Amino acid sequence: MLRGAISRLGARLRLHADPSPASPRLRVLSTRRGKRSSPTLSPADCDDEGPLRGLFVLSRDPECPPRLLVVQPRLRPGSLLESKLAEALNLANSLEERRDGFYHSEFGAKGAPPHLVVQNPASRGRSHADTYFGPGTVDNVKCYLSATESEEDVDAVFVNAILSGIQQRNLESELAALMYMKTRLVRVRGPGGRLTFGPSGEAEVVSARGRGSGGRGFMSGAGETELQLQRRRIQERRVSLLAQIEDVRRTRAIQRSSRKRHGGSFGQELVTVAVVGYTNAGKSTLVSALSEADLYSDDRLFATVDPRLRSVILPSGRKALLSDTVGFISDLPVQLVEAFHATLEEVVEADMLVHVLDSSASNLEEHRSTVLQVLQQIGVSQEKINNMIEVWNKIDLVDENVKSDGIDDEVFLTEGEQEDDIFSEDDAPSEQTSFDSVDVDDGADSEYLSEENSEDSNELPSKKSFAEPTEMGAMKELSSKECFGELRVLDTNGHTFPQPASTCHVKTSAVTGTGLQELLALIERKLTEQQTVVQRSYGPFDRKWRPTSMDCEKAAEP
Ligand SMILES: Nc1nc2c(ncn2[C@@H]2O[C@H](COP(=O)(O)OP(=O)(O)OP(=O)(O)O)[C@@H](O)[C@H]2O)c(=O)[nH]1
Ligand SMILES: [Mg+2]
Repeated sequence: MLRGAISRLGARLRLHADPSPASPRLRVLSTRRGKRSSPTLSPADCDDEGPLRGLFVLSRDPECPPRLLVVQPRLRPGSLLESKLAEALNLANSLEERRDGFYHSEFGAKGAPPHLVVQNPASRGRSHADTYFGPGTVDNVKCYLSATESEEDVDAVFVNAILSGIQQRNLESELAALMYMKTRLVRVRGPGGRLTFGPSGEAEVVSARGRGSGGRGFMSGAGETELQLQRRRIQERRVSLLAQIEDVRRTRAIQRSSRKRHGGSFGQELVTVAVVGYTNAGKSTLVSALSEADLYSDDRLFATVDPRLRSVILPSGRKALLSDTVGFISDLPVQLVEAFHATLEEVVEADMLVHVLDSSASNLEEHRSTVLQVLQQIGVSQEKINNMIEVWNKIDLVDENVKSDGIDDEVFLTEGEQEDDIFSEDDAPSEQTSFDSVDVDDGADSEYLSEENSEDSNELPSKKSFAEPTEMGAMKELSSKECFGELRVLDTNGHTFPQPASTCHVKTSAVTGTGLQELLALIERKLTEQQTVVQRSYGPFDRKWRPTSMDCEKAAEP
């Protein structure tokens, strides 16, 4: 399910090649922005034997992970371009099926996938209604794809921008035409009316596999148009995935109710704290460090695909459950929210949320907004969001000199936003640059919190021995206004909502152990506060009356 998410995030363009040389197949698939129907599912995910599970981009070589060509529109400043490109490359590299809890290849050993940095038409409000990019850029991508050295490698094209359905469709056609010509995949009606593969004749694209291409209970292919075939496969895949989601939902509901039976929300023994955040922020590493568990963590995006619960001992000795969740990512298509619901019900049901941010990320503020937006989308109450603890993790990576100046006014250019001085000419040729050659803006990108210690830092007893927290790990409460100014988050329906009015911050390093005690103490304090509020809200008649010690003394008086 999540692989599907990955394969379409930002990328709205995918080419599928049949691994079987005997029946070469090339597919161009599209998704539509903002529709809640089924296009998350791809017909190419189905096979004669039934739908393939999980892997949405098929590799030409079934033994190897699929290879993507990343097309990254240029962004300003350079640091933003760098982080967006790094995210896209990481995402492309992360497309690999996890087997037996492990990935097939070492992530660190993988080289960067092929990529092109191209001009950004949106930056000047000149994105082309038909193909998003201008003709020069499309030609460049075509050139790259038809180059001999890239021919064998690329299974799909990943455009790291939001394309409309029409733009995607047109781009697909352009690139697909090229690939069809290269591999002669188009099935054509020859002079005798016979269907055959070939470069000449009256072209009629029919089932890529032809007769017997995997229908349930009937033969399909000839006679079934490409569109019908795609629709049927999408429908089959959708039904299968929805069944899987329902299974996950049922299992989690049973687990939750069993947890509640053994001690549940507020005031009882076991509370659940969901750890949420942008992908790769360090959630799993942090949960592992806090609970002394060994959760899978990796530099790849979406290392965690299933929420995991780990128990942790709070400073008072009280036990709580930490739920490590799937990471969020920007430009999450609306239709994926449905898929996220099952895995993120844990978040909606949790007693409290901890939001982990990668403090070394240059676009920290964008990550923050994305997470808040997704939380809203999956139905987390505003009250819970307001009460969320914000953790700035990876503090060990932060160069303080760079970060101390406050948040940069850099702008993340999305579709519709423009920055006039970015490009000189639209679609100048030869836009390919290497990732290494991208300018890195080392300027201050994010505001940093003051290092002042709070009164309750460092002194709380803990059952674990973490590395001594430094002053960097000090806890401080700041209003979001102080930290970020008046910010509002825009959801996909165009509604805005305010950022939490007051957010508590703690800086941590899950690797060195900095700030972990403070975080545990803060979790406990927040839980106690919440519990008090809940108890108060019962009112005088909801609580059992118990005699106070004064009452007892009075009663004992003769
Ligand atoms: N230097 C440093 N690296 C960290 C820290 N926390 C996590 N990392 C590294 O960041 C990478 C991502 O960590 P994960 O714990 O997998 O991140 P995640 O948020 O769970 O990611 P997803 O499951 O993909 O959403 C790993 O390589 C970690 O070793 C930290 O405090 N400091
Ligand atoms: Mg994780």
